[in-house]
Amino acid sequence: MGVEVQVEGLTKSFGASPVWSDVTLTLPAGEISVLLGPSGTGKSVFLKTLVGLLKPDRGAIVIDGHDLTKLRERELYEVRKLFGVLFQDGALFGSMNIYDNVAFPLREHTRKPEREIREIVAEKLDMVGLNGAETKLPGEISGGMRKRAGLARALVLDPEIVLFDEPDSGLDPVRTAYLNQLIIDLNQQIEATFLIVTHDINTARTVPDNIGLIYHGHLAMFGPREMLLSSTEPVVRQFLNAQRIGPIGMSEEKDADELEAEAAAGAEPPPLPPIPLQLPPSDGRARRAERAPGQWCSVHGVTPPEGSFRQ
Ligand SMILES: Nc1ncnc2c1ncn2[C@@H]1O[C@H](COP(=O)(O)OP(=O)(O)OP(=O)(O)O)[C@@H](O)[C@H]1O
Repeated sequence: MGVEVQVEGLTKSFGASPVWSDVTLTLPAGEISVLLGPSGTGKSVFLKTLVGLLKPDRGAIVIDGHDLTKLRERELYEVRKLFGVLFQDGALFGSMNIYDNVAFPLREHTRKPEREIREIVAEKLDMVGLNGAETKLPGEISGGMRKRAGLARALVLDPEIVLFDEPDSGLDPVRTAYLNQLIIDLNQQIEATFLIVTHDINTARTVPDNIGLIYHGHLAMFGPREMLLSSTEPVVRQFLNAQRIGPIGMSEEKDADELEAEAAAGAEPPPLPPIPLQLPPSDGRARRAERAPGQWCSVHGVTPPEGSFRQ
């Protein structure tokens, strides 16, 4: 069914270098959420903290009433099985063929006989459209196929939560479109809670139910897709519309002088673009968490940009 993940006041630093602090958000059960943020703001660190690979300084990660940050290593080992993770490069073992890569978590974490493992691996490879690639080595298939293989491996333990670290990195726009459709169809099929870290604005605008933005060491905003896509909050607006005008600079936050110069030059951010429709599942059914287009805006008295929610 997917589980709700409640993150409360989560704070992480490496030595004296803070990454982010006081991150509070709830990933709704079974929904797709996207996490955005400039490079180096700690999105990967956030995913690793969620699965318990990194320990936060403070805060809680609550799933089914259990705070993951308080668990001992043994208990954490069990809880990790709730998660499937698609790492940035697929994180496949280069010397193992695709079949053995996908079977790996089953052999590590379960005592299932090979016959059953074979069935599960075949089912997951089928789900990601990789039937027939079992005997290939990761180096012999394309980047898109490696991502799919990584995804099949993330799914073999039937996770309740699937984390995707930049699934679209290194993929061309067509492969990205296919992968986005696959993510939506899988969410429909396995009903897990999905969190996707991405830099792809088109993905962020059309795939998720919720969007979050990490900026300058904190969570700038997290909420329903329409809330962020209609937001005029400068950082959110700048990032979600991929603009130069706004508080985010080339390598870090712009300083007061730069912002003043921008204002003096009369640099106004362009109007918000129309909010697109969400990408539908390919089986023609409504998305599980589907709300009528424009519902959030109308409930909250927000006028969406002209031309929003058209095909
Ligand atoms: N194990 C670690 N030890 C020390 N510092 C680390 C460690 N892992 C990450 N960092 C630092 O934490 C910061 C955030 O890194 P992270 O990879 O999470 O950023 P990101 O938002 O995912 O970036 P990108 O969008 O470029 O992938 C960086 O400054 C990085 O150098």
